[in-house]
Amino acid sequence: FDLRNSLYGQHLASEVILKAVTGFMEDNNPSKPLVLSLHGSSGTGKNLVAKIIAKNLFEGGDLSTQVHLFIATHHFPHSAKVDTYKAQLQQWIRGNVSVCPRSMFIFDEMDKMNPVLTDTIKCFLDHYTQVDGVSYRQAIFLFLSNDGGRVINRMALDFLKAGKEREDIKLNSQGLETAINNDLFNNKNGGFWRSSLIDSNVVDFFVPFLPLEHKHVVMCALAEMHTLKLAPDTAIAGKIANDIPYFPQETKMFSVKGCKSVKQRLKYYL
Ligand SMILES: Nc1ncnc2c1ncn2[C@@H]1O[C@H](COP(=O)(O)OP(=O)(O)OP(=O)(O)O)[C@@H](O)[C@H]1O
Repeated sequence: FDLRNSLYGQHLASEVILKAVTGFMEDNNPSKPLVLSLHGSSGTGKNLVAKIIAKNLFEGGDLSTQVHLFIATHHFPHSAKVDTYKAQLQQWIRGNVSVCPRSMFIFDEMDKMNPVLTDTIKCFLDHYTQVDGVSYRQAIFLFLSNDGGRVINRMALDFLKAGKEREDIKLNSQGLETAINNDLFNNKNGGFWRSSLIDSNVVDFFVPFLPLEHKHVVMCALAEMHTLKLAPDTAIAGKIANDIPYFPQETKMFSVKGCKSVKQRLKYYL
């Protein structure tokens, strides 16, 4: 499972996801589907993780017929059609799991998901042996969102400002998971709000993605060169990392968009 090598600066996410996924896959009789909720600001690696999990579990990776991606604004754009979406979503999940119990469903942009649809998904996530004759216990559900990103960024900032090491940020010791949870619940615009997802404790882990630093952007640029079969050029990688925006204004500690535009920018710098 190649998380540490290809996911930069995310020691928390790497550890939690690796343990959760391997533990789940090794369990012959899981009591519920695996449900992971990935949180963090843009370009920090949430979609990348979904791809890496898919690559490690399914032949064909994210193109496998066992992997299903839903993007809130793309698949469910009109709130007036929520009843139709609800019926389609139920049918899609049920149909696929009944054919193949080991299916993975990725929901991107959960912060823009209609709460009715969030609730719809919920009934598949619990400890029921079967729902209408189908068992969902072998399935994996991943939720991706920017919700909680500000809380995570603030905690990371305070931590580094205090002179501590990034790698010493722990999931529980700083109350990070609880803070994300509270933030989600209080965010009235997010798809999690009013939804029973949080209340019913069906999410196994809320996984924080930390804001990326200059050195991580350099690593992303070098990785991109490797993908393109180019010789590693640290000067160009450094230049790309220097030219993108950082926050906060005073210390410029974190990349505003993580590694998001690195790929596109690389072409420009070559
Ligand atoms: N931590 C990371 N390590 C390595 N590469 C990364 C990391 N974060 C982002 N990238 C790279 O940057 C690009 C954007 O990342 P990705 O799509 O995973 O971000 P995201 O967190 O899902 O963003 P958004 O919230 O905007 O959807 C991808 O090409 C990805 O490979």
